[in-house]
Amino acid sequence: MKKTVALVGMMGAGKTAVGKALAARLGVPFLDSDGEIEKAAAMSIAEIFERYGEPFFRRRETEVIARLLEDERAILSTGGGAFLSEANRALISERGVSVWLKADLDLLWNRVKHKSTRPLLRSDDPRATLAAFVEAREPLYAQAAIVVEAEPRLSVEAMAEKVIGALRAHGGILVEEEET
Ligand SMILES: Nc1ncnc2c1ncn2[C@@H]1O[C@H](COP(=O)(O)OP(=O)(O)OP(=O)(O)O)[C@@H](O)[C@H]1O
Ligand SMILES: O=C(O)C1=C[C@@H](O)[C@@H](O)[C@H](O)C1
Ligand SMILES: [Mg+2]
Repeated sequence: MKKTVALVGMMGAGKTAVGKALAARLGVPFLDSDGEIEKAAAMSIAEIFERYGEPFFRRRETEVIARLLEDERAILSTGGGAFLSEANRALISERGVSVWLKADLDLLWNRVKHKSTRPLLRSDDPRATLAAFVEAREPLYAQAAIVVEAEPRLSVEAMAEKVIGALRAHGGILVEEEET
């Protein structure tokens, strides 16, 4: 059984960066739901939120994830909020295997604090907003099939290696098994 591997977790966890490295290592396509939404709308995520609001973005996100999961096996880096929706979790678990890139608040903050590309962090106290997201979301991310801890000292390549190890331990999904 070969399945698409869906990376889930907070903004800044490294889903896009590690996903790209993982796809290159495994020789499978790299898909990114945020990137696909931006491409289809010809607009940045921040602009989509500003013009159409978050509910519109979330509907597009579910459509895009459903479509991307129809493709051949791949690495799918999801947006940080994607795994919060029960419908998205069901789709991902049915057609793929979910991997939570689990990172603590300090690590996440160090990665996102210099960027203004994440509309949900545009608040008076973005670190506190990020902390509230971590607290509220962790129980949902914890429903992923596999958990891989992001460590501050691990490079993107080393994280990709760690994910491959976790996939092997989980039963070889994507990594070793042949098509049946
Ligand atoms: N292991 C790592 N080592 C060093 N830098 C990293 C690592 N993982 C990610 N980064 C950097 O941290 C930043 C955030 O990573 P990335 O965009 O991959 O997060 P994400 O989980 O895709 O976030 P989002 O949910 O907002 O899409 C990027 O600048 C990326 O290059
Ligand atoms: O954590 C989130 O809810 C988000 C994360 C990003 O990947 C984007 O999908 C968007 O900025 C929302
Ligand atoms: Mg990303």
